[in-house]
Formats: sequence, C-alpha cells, structure tokens
Amino acid sequence: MIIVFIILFVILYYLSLSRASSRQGYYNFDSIFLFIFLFIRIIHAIISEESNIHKQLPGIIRKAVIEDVTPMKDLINSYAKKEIMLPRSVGELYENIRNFYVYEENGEVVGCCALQVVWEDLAEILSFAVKPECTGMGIGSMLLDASIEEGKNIGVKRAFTLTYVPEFFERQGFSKVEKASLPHKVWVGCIKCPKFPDCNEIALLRYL
Ligand SMILES: CC(=O)SCCNC(=O)CCNC(=O)[C@H](O)C(C)(C)COP(=O)(O)OP(=O)(O)OC[C@H]1O[C@@H](n2cnc3c(N)ncnc32)[C@H](O)[C@@H]1OP(=O)(O)O
Repeated sequence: MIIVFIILFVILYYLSLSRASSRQGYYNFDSIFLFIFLFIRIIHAIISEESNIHKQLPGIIRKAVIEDVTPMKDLINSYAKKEIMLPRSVGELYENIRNFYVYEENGEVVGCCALQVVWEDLAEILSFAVKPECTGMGIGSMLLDASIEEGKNIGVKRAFTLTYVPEFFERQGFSKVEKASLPHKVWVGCIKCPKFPDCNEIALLRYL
C-alpha cells in the first residue's frame, strides 16, 4: 500500500514539474493539493503499518483459565530463579486466576500479566512475563493494555507496579514514584517477599 502511494507521489511530482515548466514556472494548485494529500496518506500508511505489527501476531490475548496455571507458574518462576520477578506458587495462581490475561500462541501460553485491585482506586500490575524467545514482539504491550483496559472498566483510576524494568513501563505511560507514596496496603505483599526490606524494585504509577 505504501509503495503504491509513493509511486503515485513520484508520478504526480514529475507531471506537475513538466506542467509547471510548460506554464513558465507557475505551479498548478491542484497538483499541490494532490501532493499534500498523497504525502499525508503515505505518513498515515507508515504509521498504521507500524501499529499493525501487534495485530499481525498469530496468537491471542485472552483471560486465563485454570489449565493455564501450570505454564504460568513455569514462566513466572523461570524469571524468579534469575531474581527478576517474585516467585508464585500454584496456590496463589489458582486464587488469583481471574486477575490474569495470557497470550496464547499455537496452544501454548507465551506470556501473562495480572492486575490486582489493592485499594479504592488503585490496582497493581504484577506477575508480568513473556517467554524470553518471544520478547520484543509487542506481546508484553498487548498484555498490559488488556489488563489496564479491564481495570478501567471496573473503575480503577491508578495502576502501579514494582519492577526492575522501569524503562518498559515508562514507555507505557507509567512514571516513577516514591514507594512510600503508595498506600500501606501495598506493603503487605512486600513483607512476603524474600528480599524485604532490601529490595531495589522501582515503583511506577499510571493514571488510567
Ligand atoms: C510487574 C512485574 O511483574 S515486573 C516484571 C516484568 N517482567 C520481567 O522483567 C520478566 C522479563 N521480561 C519480560 O518478560 C518482557 O521483556 C516484558 C514483560 C517486560 C516485556 O514484554 P515484551 O513482549 O518484550 O514487550 P514489548 O515487545 O511489548 O515491548 C514494548 C517496548 O518495550 C521495550 N522493552 C521490552 N522489554 C524491555 C526491558 N526489559 N527494558 C526496556 N525496554 C523494554 C521493547 O523494546 C519495546 O520497545 P519498542 O516499542 O520501541 O519496540
């Protein structure tokens, strides 16, 4: 599609140049408008092609179901072993299964993300992971979008996360905040963490 627009753009450019020279240097306004139109179409096509990258992924984002628990546990705990994430037990995952979205491709769980309501208007993004071989393809962004959208629908006004990858969340509209600015309720989870109180996780918050 983009190529068609570019070819049309070039043809019009040469046509209008030849017209302009035959009219002793006067440009035809119709051609100028067509230029602008085609230029805008090219930019639009480039932008929508880029944003379509996510839509071209073969898998689907869906709510997690009971049978996803084992692959979710394996995925999360593979990162937990590297101390990038907190481990989750099978029991915790069953209890919180309704908080999760997964990305499934060819029948396999490739990524997961949970949104857990913690306070009146506040929810936490947690247990967020994509298989190492599938990162950088937009799956994480899609999972986060789905979780945030669900949060909005149930009235969540702010989402926070505690993470070692603040750059990813900053790209997704989150901003760094002081951990101390989060409600005390949040610390209940932290107290269970083996790293507590010497944890270097960074708190980020996004208004939905
Ligand atoms: C709340 C928590 O659970 S925190 C724990 C977060 N999870 C982890 O750290 C586990 C290891 N990492 C992962 O599983 C994944 O890299 C995730 C979940 C962080 C991101 O998933 P991905 O599918 O890779 O994200 P996606 O492809 O949508 O990336 C979106 C953008 O963020 C960037 N990005 C992805 N991961 C990172 C990162 N670790 N640091 C900085 N930028 C990143 C990508 O380059 C991409 O940039 P672009 O839009 O310019 O191309």
